Amino acid sequence: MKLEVKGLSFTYEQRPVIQGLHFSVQDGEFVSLIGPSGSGKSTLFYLLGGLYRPQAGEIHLNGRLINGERGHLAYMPQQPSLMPWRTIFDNVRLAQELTRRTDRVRLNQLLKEAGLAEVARRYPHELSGGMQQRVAFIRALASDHDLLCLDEPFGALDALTRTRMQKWLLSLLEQERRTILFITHSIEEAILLSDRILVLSPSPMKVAQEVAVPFARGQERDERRGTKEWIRLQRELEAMLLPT
Ligand SMILES: Nc1ncnc2c1ncn2[C@@H]1O[C@H](COP(=O)(O)OP(=O)(O)OP(=O)(O)O)[C@@H](O)[C@H]1O
Repeated sequence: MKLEVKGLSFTYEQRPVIQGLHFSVQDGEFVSLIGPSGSGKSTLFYLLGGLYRPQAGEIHLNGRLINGERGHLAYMPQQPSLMPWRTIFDNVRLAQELTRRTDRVRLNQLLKEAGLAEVARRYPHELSGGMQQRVAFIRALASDHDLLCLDEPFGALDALTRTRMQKWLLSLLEQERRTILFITHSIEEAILLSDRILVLSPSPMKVAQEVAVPFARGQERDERRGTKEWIRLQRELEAMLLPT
């Protein structure tokens, strides 16, 4: 599933938020987006998901122009956006409902691995914010789309749960091929998970720098944390994010 964004621009009522944005994501690649708060990352996901139409530029998925079209990718918004009248299981099932019969075995397995098996029959308001976020994450994973756009999926989690979810995501990606575009405010998380990191400029947003992560992908990458190479990369990325 190859994504190509060419010369994308978007303006909210006179205010340019994205201007001439250019990047691509290869099939099976994990690309993280880091950038200042309010630079336009979530807006980019609205554009990719077809919720908004860009004023200029093109979004191609496997060579096909998809500007303003919905239904081509799985999207996890920053806010969990669960349906309050559906149980946790039925919320997670949503992703599969549109395309095929529900694969109950897989959904139950995902819920179990995310530590949510016990709350599968509960309703969203009965869960903590972090649990709701994990439900939204699983809902995106459960979809049949190859391309997942995840907007700070682990942002509301406590440190321990966050580490557990990162490891789980890495192990999951060893078993199944997915193409991932991932927004995070954590440089450490971006290094741990990504093949490539795109550093974005403040609004109007464009790609300011692009960094390939020089460590082998997988769970072993965690062991590189704290090495000279890791710290050097972390500092480089921090410097790139400093206002000029
Ligand atoms: N519906 C809207 N109308 C007008 N301006 C908007 C609208 N939605 C967002 N904005 C503005 O556009 C800019 C980009 O917002 P966006 O949420 O895309 O940024 P972000 O990079 O995802 O931020 P964060 O990292 O804080 O989540 C912000 O300045 C925001 O105030």
